[in-house]
Amino acid sequence: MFLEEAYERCKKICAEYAKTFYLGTRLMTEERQKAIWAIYVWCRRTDDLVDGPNAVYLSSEALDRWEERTEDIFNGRPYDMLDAALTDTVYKFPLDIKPLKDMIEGMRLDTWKSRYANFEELYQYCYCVAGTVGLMSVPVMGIAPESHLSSQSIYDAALSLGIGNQLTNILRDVGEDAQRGRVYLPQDELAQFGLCDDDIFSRKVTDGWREFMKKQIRRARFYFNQAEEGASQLDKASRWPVWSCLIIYRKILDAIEENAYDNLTKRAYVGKAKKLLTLPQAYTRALSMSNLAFQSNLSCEKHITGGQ
Ligand SMILES: CC(C)=CCC/C(C)=C/CC/C(C)=C/CC/C(C)=C/[C@@H]1[C@@H](COP(=O)(O)OP(=O)(O)O)[C@]1(C)CC/C=C(\C)CC/C=C(\C)CCC=C(C)C
Ligand SMILES: [Mn+2]
Repeated sequence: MFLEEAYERCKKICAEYAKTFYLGTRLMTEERQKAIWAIYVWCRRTDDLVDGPNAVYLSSEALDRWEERTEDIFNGRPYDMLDAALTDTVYKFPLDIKPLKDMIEGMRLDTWKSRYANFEELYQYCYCVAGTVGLMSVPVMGIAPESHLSSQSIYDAALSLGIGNQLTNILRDVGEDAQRGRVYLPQDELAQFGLCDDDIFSRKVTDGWREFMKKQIRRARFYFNQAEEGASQLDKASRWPVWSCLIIYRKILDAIEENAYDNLTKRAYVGKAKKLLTLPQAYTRALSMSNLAFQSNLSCEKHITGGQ
């Protein structure tokens, strides 16, 4: 009863704060969706420590305490009801604590770092706050028994989806982040296009900015492409939400292009109708591995029978 109530609360939080993710989880088995809600809630609370309404009071001790609490969750000693849901999830699924600790490290980074010298530094940040979400999700979502890829390459694909998502968030939010004095863009690449922080603060969309943005969008798309094959190797029931997530995030990049690369004064937006339209598209993609497996069985049979 207690656990049911705990998961119910996680469900409500996920449904309220992340409608698209929530919708996606509804397609999974009951055990899996509960686990993803518990992970979502832990991620949301971690991010809220540095981004939420009380973030101004955040001390480094508070993050240390959160890390200890996370260790306690993994040691079967939850602190509150929401933690208890994650303790149960950790008991049921082979979740590793490393990505959770790395996410906390990313939040620590965010408390003092507001500039990124190059893409290597930015990648590290994206890994911590978003790549880790991919790594946490795979043990719950499961790998299809008929998958022909190594589990390493599926984890790599999950990591890529997280990186692509975060790069996209960053490109969508450049204007908002600048208002908070933050520039999550590689400084060396800005300079290559003759740009600097002041060009962002002055919010002028110049040809240089547009060219710079084309490069950044190309890179985010590269990570989405990397994620594709792995997404189709997940357990059948988990593929649909992952494909929806991939397609919707890609559409945010399309929306930035449609805004003529003005992400300084406009927020790229994917409307409800467009999001709903992705569902059948994602469903078709989610079926694709079965087709591939079917095709490879056919070609295998052809080989055996000499194509007769
Ligand atoms: C093989 C393969 C492709 C597997 C799929 C693996 C998978 C499910 C990957 C999903 C990756 C994903 C959803 C990443 C989320 C990235 C994200 C939104 C990170 C946000 C970080 C901080 O950014 P910022 O502060 O700039 O953003 P806000 O303005 O505050 O929004 C985060 C906020 C970190 C915290 C992350 C979350 C709260 C989201 C966690 C989501 C899940 C656990 C659900 C994943 C499930 C589905 C169905 C995709
Ligand atoms: Mn945040």
